[in-house]
Amino acid sequence: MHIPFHKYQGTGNDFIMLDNRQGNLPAFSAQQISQLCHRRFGIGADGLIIVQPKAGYDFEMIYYNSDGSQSLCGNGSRCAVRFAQEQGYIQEKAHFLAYDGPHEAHIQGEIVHLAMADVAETRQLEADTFFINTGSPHHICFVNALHDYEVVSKGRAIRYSDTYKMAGTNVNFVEKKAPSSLFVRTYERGVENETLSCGTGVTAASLAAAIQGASSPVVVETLGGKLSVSFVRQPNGRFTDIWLIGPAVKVFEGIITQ
Ligand SMILES: N[C@H](CCC[C@H](N)C(=O)O)C(=O)O
Repeated sequence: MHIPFHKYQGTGNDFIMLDNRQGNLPAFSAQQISQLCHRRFGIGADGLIIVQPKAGYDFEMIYYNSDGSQSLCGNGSRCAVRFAQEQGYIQEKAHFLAYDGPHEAHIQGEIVHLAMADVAETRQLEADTFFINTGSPHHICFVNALHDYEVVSKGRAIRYSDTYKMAGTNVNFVEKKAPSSLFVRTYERGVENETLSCGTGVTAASLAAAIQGASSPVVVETLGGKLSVSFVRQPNGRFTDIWLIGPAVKVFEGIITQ
């Protein structure tokens, strides 16, 4: 095997990027994806992304979590837009297809603005607990003292609870720093660990904060860096014009040889 790859990170959520313009990439098994994403025996990443041509779009991105499962990845989408620009698929604007459908995006330097799909349904499970799907499913808990919180053990317990164990969910723990400023840590389905940031999770947390009174844009601190989420909350409660905004950076290039 001799496959060129690029490594990108978006606020510390990191991805192996492959360009399938020639249509000659092999179909990777879950085991191969897991191996490539392994932090010791592989390249090391939270996920793997294939960018390829798609009629009617600038490109299509196929996202795999490190366990080989698929979903929408907000940070991965932002990185795919930067990668597509570098590969010559786009200039500053993108119209691409992802797991949950079409997305628009535009690039300003290292910052990528990603349009997320509207969110029509939000579920408040308890006073400080929500479930919101922003292209991938998110359970959101508002907590205090998040820096010392047992994110992995508590996140794993929720993700494998009877409520979610079939399809799974991502679990976001959120601390309010100010009315429209959050600190978010995320246990990610499909990585089955805490990641340094989760784009769809940060988006879901910001919408949950909006239900509790936050206004757009919400600034979100993650362990891997800062993101912001802007949105319009319609009178009927639907969230539209949702944008996930933050850096996406190439870290290195390499060749997969096994
Ligand atoms: N683990 C998520 C997909 C990646 C989400 C995250 N990396 C993001 O930036 O949105 C899931 O299986 O639903």
